Amino acid sequence: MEGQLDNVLHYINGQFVEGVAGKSFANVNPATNEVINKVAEGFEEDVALAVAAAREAFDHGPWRTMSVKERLEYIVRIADLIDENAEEVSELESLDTGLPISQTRKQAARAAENFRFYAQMVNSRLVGETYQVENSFVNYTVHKPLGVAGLITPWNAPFMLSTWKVAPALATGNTCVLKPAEWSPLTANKLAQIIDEAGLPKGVFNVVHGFGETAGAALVAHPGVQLISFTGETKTGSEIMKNGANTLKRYSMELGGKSPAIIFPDADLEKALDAVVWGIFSFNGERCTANSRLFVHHSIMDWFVSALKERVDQIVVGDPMDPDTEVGPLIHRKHWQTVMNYIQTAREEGTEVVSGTVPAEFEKGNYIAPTLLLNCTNNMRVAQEEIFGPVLAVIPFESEEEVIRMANDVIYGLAAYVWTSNIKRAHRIAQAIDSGMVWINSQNVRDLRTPFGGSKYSGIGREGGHYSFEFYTEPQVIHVAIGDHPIPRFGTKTKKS
Ligand SMILES: NC(=O)c1ccc[n+]([C@@H]2O[C@H](COP(=O)([O-])OP(=O)(O)OC[C@H]3O[C@@H](n4cnc5c(N)ncnc54)[C@H](O)[C@@H]3O)[C@@H](O)[C@H]2O)c1
Ligand SMILES: O=C/C=C/C=C(\O)C(=O)O
Repeated sequence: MEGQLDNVLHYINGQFVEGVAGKSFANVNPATNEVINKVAEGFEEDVALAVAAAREAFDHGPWRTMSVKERLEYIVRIADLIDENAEEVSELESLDTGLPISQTRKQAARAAENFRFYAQMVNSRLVGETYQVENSFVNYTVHKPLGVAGLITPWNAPFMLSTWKVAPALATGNTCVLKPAEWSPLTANKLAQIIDEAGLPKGVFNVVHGFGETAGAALVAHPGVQLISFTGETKTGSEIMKNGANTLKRYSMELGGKSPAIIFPDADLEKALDAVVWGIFSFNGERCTANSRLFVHHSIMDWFVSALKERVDQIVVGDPMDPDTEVGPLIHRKHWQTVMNYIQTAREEGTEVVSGTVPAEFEKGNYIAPTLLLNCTNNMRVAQEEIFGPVLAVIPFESEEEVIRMANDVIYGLAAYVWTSNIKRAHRIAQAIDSGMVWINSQNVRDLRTPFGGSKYSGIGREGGHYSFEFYTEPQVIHVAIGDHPIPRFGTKTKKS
């Protein structure tokens, strides 16, 4: 990580630069709450410079006009460089976010794959349509990049999630300005270094660090930005849509979740247990698609709860840099406090709180032991609101009808997980649940060709596969007259006097 812990600068027009105001903010290690380094703090002026650079690169640079082959070679070079730097990326991510290194290693590999995937997709799937209209016309469509993409990303899996946006935005010929989350700037800085090394034309990719209310809001309000791809909290998404209304932006919104896992007695219970434990406690519980509500059929509740208690007790909580660690510290003291408050709320709401342990040596960090909230009801706050920590609300159910009703009785609709060996029931329930994604007899396993995203308050639009192309490109239809079609003749009549 040599050199990576120097102060972090913006990356604008191919240069690493201080902010115009010369201000910076402290970046803190969640495992110790010690300062790692300082980060340039961006404001409207910095965003204006980054957007101007991206605009110039889009309007006059070679990015849009070079051959697709050449552009995609740059994209693949980024993927190769991520792979070459994968260990450093993972270490930076774990240091910055508290995510266990065994998990950030997988995310770094996925990030490289995202660039490769979109390079392939542009070649094979960014296709137009052609319509023959009688013998008079051929109509065809082309997909053009929109211009400057504003990309605003969260801290919970920052590197991988930012590449879900950067890769398709660039591969389709847009230029972009990335505003990473203020609590996790290190890997966005590393991505800028990688893209710099890949030799992309200056201004094609820019990063402005800073806070949401200032740097993020300036990007949203900027008239030179055509689209905002946002991943983060639902209330931030709504604020962004309000603030961007005057400059009529296109939005992709990947927002919060409170996803149910539903376990029937006929399921492979050992597998379901593995999936549920992983689904809530991986990423330290800070996963948008976490199964944070667990619905267990009453007939297997005793077995399931005692198995969960055993697991929670054995989960290895510790140093994110240790490959054996399964749960690390939460991102920030403020977020730690929010999650702690929810655990207190759970007690006040009458649930039984059962927690694992955090070794005493880690008390300076933002650690929270894996926690079960037993005997919840679906109407409790802890079952309705996104906690975004290692906290699982366990709710009993009696019938299929009841569990579908409860699963849907929430503002979110991101993911759901159904566990049963009854194939008809599995599909029936999957289709009855209002969510963007459902997994049957599986944890969250992704294939990038499929649409990722949520319904209800979990989002608008989808990322992944050709869905990303629909967002990052503008279809243009070109009507070509090929025959001798009639044209109405105006102005050829004799006027009545
Ligand atoms: N659906 C998904 O794909 C998905 C994926 C990951 C995370 N999430 C959600 O993200 C949340 C956690 O991330 P977070 O706490 O970083 O979210 P957040 O909404 O606090 O911040 C996300 C980003 O938005 C910026 N921001 C904040 N206010 C802004 C404003 N007014 N204008 C412009 N930008 C602004 C922040 O600086 C940050 O870069 C959770 O709710 C989680 O469910 C969703
Ligand atoms: O927090 C959001 C993370 C979304 C992605 C996944 O859960 C995944 O694809 O593994």
